[in-house]
Amino acid sequence: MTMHMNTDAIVKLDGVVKQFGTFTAVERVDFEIGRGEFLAIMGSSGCGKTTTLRMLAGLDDPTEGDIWLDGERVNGKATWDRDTPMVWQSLALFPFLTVQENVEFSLKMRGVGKTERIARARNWLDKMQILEFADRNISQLSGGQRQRVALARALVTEPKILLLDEPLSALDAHLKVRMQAVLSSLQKDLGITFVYVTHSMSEAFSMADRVVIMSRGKIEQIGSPQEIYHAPRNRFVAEFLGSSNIFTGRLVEKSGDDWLVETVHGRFAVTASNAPAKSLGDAVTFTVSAENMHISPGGGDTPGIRAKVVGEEFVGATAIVFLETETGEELKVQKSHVELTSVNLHPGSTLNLHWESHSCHVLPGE
Ligand SMILES: Nc1ncnc2c1ncn2[C@@H]1O[C@H](COP(=O)(O)OP(=O)(O)OP(=O)(O)O)[C@@H](O)[C@H]1O
Repeated sequence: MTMHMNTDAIVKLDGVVKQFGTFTAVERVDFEIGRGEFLAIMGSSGCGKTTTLRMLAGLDDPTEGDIWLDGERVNGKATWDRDTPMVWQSLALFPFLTVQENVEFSLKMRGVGKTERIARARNWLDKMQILEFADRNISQLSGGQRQRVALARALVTEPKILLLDEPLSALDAHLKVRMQAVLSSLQKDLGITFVYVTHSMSEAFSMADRVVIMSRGKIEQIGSPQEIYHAPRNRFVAEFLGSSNIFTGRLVEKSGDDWLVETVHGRFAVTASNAPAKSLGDAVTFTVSAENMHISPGGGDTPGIRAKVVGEEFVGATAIVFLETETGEELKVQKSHVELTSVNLHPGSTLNLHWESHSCHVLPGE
């Protein structure tokens, strides 16, 4: 695990474990979140994202380990005594209160007087551009407007940390992108630390300063979106991102960073920059991203791996072509439509795939 030490951490999880009965939902997690950082937590379903967030919110208590918020150990501290409001996918707005009353609610609970409450609530409704709906009932709002009310309600107490659990997943695609922009600029303008759980890679990678990838209660990798995208640590992360081809083999020749790796598909040159130390005979797993694969029509003596086209998926200006090798592995190639029309591409046709040795990334955690 890459441990990012932040001198100005606002959140620190130190050996945090969460068990439900005999089931371990979170296994000894250690990480820090910097003040003002936007941290996204991603991972497969059931990997412990929400549990981690709930422990930060004080809705669940860790079985082991310590949670520190702004220099204070908060284990056992009730959720209402913490400065960590949470925004949910379901929003949990009060349907019987108006927009303004919803936003005023947490101030009222904290004993803030009426005049100040109204002023602060209206200020946040204005910031979220929903002041005109202040007197409406929640049921009279659109999904995006409700989302803004939920944000205003969470932010009105001016917390240092905002916890968000899939806040945009109920919105349609168009609104999602708009709300992403709202959240991003809000977070940067206010300098509030965001901890954001999501299933969506595009949300995490477009908004977060750093992303945590979890699987089965463990952290697989923490890093900036660029680091994770370009240098996944292990097979889990590479597969989770889904944009690379993964090859395994043995190191058969080595001269500095220039490695030769023997796989079932043949021997490949791998430029192993930033790779861990390996000796001849060691197992090596490397990735080549789908967009760095080159294709040429199959047949003849063209170098590379021969594979058969099994499917194609349009992704905007590009397409991902799925292929199967003679040994049954699935490979993928992402190319512009123009490039794809230059080869004879149809289901069942055979292509040759090759790549540059410097396009290879050796997975250090394998
Ligand atoms: N109160 C509970 N009692 C027992 N098991 C629980 C409880 N809460 C969560 N779990 C289990 O802990 C694991 C982690 O759950 P969690 O909600 O944190 O996952 P998640 O990563 O947020 O998943 P999803 O993406 O599906 O929301 C799951 O296997 C879940 O079934």
